[in-house]
Amino acid sequence: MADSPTTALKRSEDQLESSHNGNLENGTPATGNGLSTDEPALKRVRLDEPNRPRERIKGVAPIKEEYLILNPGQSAPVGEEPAVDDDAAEGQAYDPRDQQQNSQQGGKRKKQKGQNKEREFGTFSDAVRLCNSVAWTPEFSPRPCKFGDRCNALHDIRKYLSEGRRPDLETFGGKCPVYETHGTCSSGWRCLYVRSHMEEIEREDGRKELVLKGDSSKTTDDEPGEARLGVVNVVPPQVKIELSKKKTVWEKSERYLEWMAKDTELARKHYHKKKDDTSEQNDYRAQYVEPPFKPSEKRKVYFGPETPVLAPLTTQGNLPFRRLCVELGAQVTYSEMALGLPLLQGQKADWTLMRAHESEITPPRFNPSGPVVQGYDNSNDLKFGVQITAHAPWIAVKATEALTRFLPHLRVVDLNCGCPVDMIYKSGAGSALLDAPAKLERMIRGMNVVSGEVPITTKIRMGVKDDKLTAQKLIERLALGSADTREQLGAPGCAAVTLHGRTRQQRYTKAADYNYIAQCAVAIKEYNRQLDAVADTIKEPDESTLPNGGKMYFIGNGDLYSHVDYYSQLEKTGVDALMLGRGPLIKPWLFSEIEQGQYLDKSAAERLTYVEKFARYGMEAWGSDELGINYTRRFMLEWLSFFTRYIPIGVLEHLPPVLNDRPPAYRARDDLETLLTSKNYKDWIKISEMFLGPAPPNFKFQPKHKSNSYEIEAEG
Ligand SMILES: Cc1cc2nc3c(=O)[nH]c(=O)nc-3n(C[C@H](O)[C@H](O)[C@H](O)COP(=O)(O)O)c2cc1C
Repeated sequence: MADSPTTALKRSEDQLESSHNGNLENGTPATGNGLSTDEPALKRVRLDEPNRPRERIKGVAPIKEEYLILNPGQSAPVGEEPAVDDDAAEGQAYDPRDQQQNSQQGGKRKKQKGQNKEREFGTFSDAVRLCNSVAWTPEFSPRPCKFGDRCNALHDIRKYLSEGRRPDLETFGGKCPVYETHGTCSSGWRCLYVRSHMEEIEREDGRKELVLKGDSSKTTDDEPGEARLGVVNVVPPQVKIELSKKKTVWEKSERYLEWMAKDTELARKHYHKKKDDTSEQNDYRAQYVEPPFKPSEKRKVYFGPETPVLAPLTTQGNLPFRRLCVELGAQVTYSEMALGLPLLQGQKADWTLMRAHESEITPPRFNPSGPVVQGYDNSNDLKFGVQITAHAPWIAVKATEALTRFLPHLRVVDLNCGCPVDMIYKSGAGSALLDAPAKLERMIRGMNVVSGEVPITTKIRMGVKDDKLTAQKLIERLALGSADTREQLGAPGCAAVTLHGRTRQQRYTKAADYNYIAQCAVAIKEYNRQLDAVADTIKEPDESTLPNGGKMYFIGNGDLYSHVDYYSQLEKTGVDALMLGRGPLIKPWLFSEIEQGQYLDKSAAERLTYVEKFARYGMEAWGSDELGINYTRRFMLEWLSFFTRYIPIGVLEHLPPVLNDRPPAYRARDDLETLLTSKNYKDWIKISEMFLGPAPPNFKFQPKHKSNSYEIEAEG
């Protein structure tokens, strides 16, 4: 069993103490390095050698001696960082985008239930609101204002620029990063770099008109502020309005759900029938009715050693971060988890989570070393999938129909069966599905029926409780279906399963269990063999229930933090591919290390270029106006809470680095690197200001990790 960091540290202190005691027993005083000065000179020299590695202590990052900060009289490093609480980070955040929308809509919208109301981020908007009718137009050609005389927003662009907002920012040399890249800026007059893409033109009548530079044909007229360049899966407002008014027609779901309710009842009766009751009345097979329609044939997917997968990461796995990871080598990406119900209610924030960057809809790397499922077409494949969770089959099924109907670019729809967060678990969704295999099977079957050509996948944990590991049994069910109904219904149609090697109970306290993952990989090979046999022997193999022609892919997940971890776990476990979560959050170039098969000792300056990219990508995705820039800042700070956990490999005495190790107090190789190790959120704000300019006075930030919040006052 792995020690908790606190135990490990305690143990390391005990060890050091006993070495002191040893010295004292010999009647010799301890020196700063814990060695006796009375040792023979030769031995002392050898032990004093700067490069002589000290023993590695579990849970403690092995910082080279020259970087350790020792207090006067202190002979050994002491762990200073509190253990990080990754659990807190995994919870669904209270999304400030909602908060912003609420405040912009005069607080009319009700707050979503279950939001974490403890974290607040302040509201960030211009001092005076500019009316949408003039926000993207030349000064003399406004569009008609819907509100006419009743409109209380500003229509005077000059006044807005001088009094309605902060002056232009000076970062990026005062040049709008969005305009510089795309030749147009979708934030229009509200852009905080607008002076770099506006001009004053003298008209024939001598009047001077302010106009925006750029190719306005690249932004749409309907929703110029919504359309972002390079962003796909943007759902038109009309779709969300119809969903919210319950006007959407569920072409497939309703017919299927009706059938499913009857079939479930039938299967239930059959399950509860008396052992010796063989009457036809209670025989599932005799009474079975075919579903109204079968799933369409699915696009084949592929997962391999050359396709490292970026995990779905609530709050952290936003579009700018995923874009950065794709640039650095991630081959498969997932949206943040969305709840099924808000999607069905047309909630804007949840549909926004489904957007992807155009780099995510390019094919993943494909360099297979073994046989590949027949019909896989890499040129037709893409990197981006979405993840949802739901507590009832009807929600999962309808949400899948909605997603696959309204989003043109989806690799898969993944069902989250691992989310440990109380609110989700208690509702019967997330990891609660691990203990509800029959419900889970119904969900997967239904999702598969309505998803068109988009394959369905799942992500699970080893079980809910430590003493009851259920994943292997569940995987059998996902591959083959319940033994009772398998013959009639065929396989549920799950194209891939990802297993995070921990239970819900464990959360992040223990190391991921790769032995268990390996055990499941062996079992999956057997299930795949059985599926193959089904495909071979059945009169007409039913392609629609056998995604990938009968192969269910298996992806392992947990604690991977270097190419060494990656390749050794691939080999040890026999999984098809591996997924990485916190590793890329701490060092996004982990994907490059995997690709190149070597450690990359990134300098602080290089690391800062990734933060700069995040700033650029954030502005492109969310806008370069006050709102967009401060969304970007908020999500940058969330990311910095992980990014600053990185311990440069150059200061480590032993490799590979271990994700869960925490360092004793140390100073990094230069001031910038030391700043990038700060756990103080005020330093993170300073880092954000290097790219996003000064944070507005009412900007607040509260990290999700309690351990990272020292020095935090109640509200920013
Ligand atoms: C901040 C954070 C957010 C997460 N959000 C999700 C999520 O939305 N969906 C999901 O299936 N898992 C989520 N997870 C779990 C990860 O996908 C992954 O399974 C877990 O972190 C273990 O992998 P790792 O050790 O590489 O981090 C989250 C984890 C973290 C740390």
